[in-house]
Amino acid sequence: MSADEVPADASAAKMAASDLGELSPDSSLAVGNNVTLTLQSDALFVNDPKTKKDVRYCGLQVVASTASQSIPFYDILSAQISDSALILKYAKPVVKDDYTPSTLTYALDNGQTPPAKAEAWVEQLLKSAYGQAQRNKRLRVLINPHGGKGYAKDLYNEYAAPMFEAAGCKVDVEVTKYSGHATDIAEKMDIDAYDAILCCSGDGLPYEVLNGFAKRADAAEALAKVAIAMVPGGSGNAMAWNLFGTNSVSLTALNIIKGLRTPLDLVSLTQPGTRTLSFLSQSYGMIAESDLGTEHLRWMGAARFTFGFLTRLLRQVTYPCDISFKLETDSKQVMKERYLEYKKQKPPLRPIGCSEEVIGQGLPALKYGTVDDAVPSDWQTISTDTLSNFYAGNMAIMSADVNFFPAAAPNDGLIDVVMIDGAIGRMRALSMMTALEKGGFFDYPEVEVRKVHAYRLVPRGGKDGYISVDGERIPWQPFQVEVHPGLGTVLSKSGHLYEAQGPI
Ligand SMILES: Nc1ncnc2c1ncn2[C@@H]1O[C@H](COP(=O)(O)OP(=O)(O)OP(=O)(O)O)[C@@H](O)[C@H]1O
Repeated sequence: MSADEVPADASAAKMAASDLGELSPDSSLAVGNNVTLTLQSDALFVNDPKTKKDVRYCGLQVVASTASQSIPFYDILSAQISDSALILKYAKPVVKDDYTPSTLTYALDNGQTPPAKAEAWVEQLLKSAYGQAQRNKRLRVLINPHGGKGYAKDLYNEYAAPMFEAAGCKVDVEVTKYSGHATDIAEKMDIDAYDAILCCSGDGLPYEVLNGFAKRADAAEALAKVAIAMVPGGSGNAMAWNLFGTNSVSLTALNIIKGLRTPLDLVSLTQPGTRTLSFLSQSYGMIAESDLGTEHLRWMGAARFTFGFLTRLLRQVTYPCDISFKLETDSKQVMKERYLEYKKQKPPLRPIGCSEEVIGQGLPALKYGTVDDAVPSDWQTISTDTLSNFYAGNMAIMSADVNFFPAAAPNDGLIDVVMIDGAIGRMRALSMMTALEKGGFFDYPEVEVRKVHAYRLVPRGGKDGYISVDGERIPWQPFQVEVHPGLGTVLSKSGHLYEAQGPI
């Protein structure tokens, strides 16, 4: 559908009628065919009187327009003047959460509109369209050919690539050739050549990219300079849900184009002889097993996780372990209050490039040592034989509709830990599952929540089992985790919050 065929937007037309008189002359630009483009408070209004026509509707005289339209600034991708023409590109909504780039071209009459005025107007439009977001981002795109049942590449080419092109982004695309390829690419990439690395995949590729950066001598610089973002192309896509609130490829592309450089807490996880970075979660118990122990049920799609979870729930499987914490708080009330405070303050965005002090810096030193050291004396230790779930989260949403850690914030410098005892009974556990989707999970008294700076988990009993880090399996060995506030950089919609309902 072309712009000329866009049906009249009654509310936009009404807004235009009342707003036009109040606007400063500079906010309007007259272009060819008597069209006027006006910068309103949150949208560009295209007024095209030529195509207005009077029609009768149920006996009433009404004005219909086929071209006048209001385009939210957020949807404007680019604007430029070339050969006495103004070319506007914007993301046009197609169906719910799906967008496609569309172009409007207008002649500019130099006599009527001096070129300097037109240039100034374009700059004003772009300022409104981008705000604090970086324009013309340079993007390194990695596509997992197996992601999303093998459709990730097609999804990217059809729904994301045209948006980046319309927004004037510089894009280099590579399809990963083997497991671990994204780690190798991130380890060697030129971090001055790109503003962001996009993973068209599930959560596995961002995890690999992080750990590729972690291997570099200038790890901290790479993590500050190159933002990581996801184009949803896997089955879980938690990163996209948390930072953009969507699983739509085209809307994610728009959110990346308009994305704000946001500092993200990362954690270091040590096991004997290794140190890895994690951005999403660590789990032990029923959730880890339901995710990793059901690979043979992949044919079931997303239902395999629920199936795995329910069968273990019915068998009342428990997971003995010792857990030690460097605790910040275990009060849900305090968490709610702190979340509201955090929400009010908007901390600074990460600068383009990076700040002086991280240049050439490697990973930060571990404050609490590794899993091989003695547990620090000010940590609390719990020994349990009846645990059903241990889940530590850095982001709020773990998969669509599952806001497991509502109090989590991107840069609060803390890890959210949820523990559920297996002694609570099947019915109660089932009702909690429902509350996870419908809300109220956080407030269940049986849901123990802690905010911690660091923790250690030592599995007991059993020769082998599942521990999941960002959805990937790690060896069945004790592990220790500590948070590094704001070590990573991501692109997000809000600049400081996850796209999740807080713990209210
Ligand atoms: N070319 C490849 N061949 C084999 N494995 C790959 C390749 N590219 C990436 N991988 C692996 O695929 C794994 C899963 O990646 P992804 O990020 O898509 O997560 P996912 O959520 O598991 O997605 P999905 O469930 O749709 O596969 C990663 O661990 C990565 O190492």
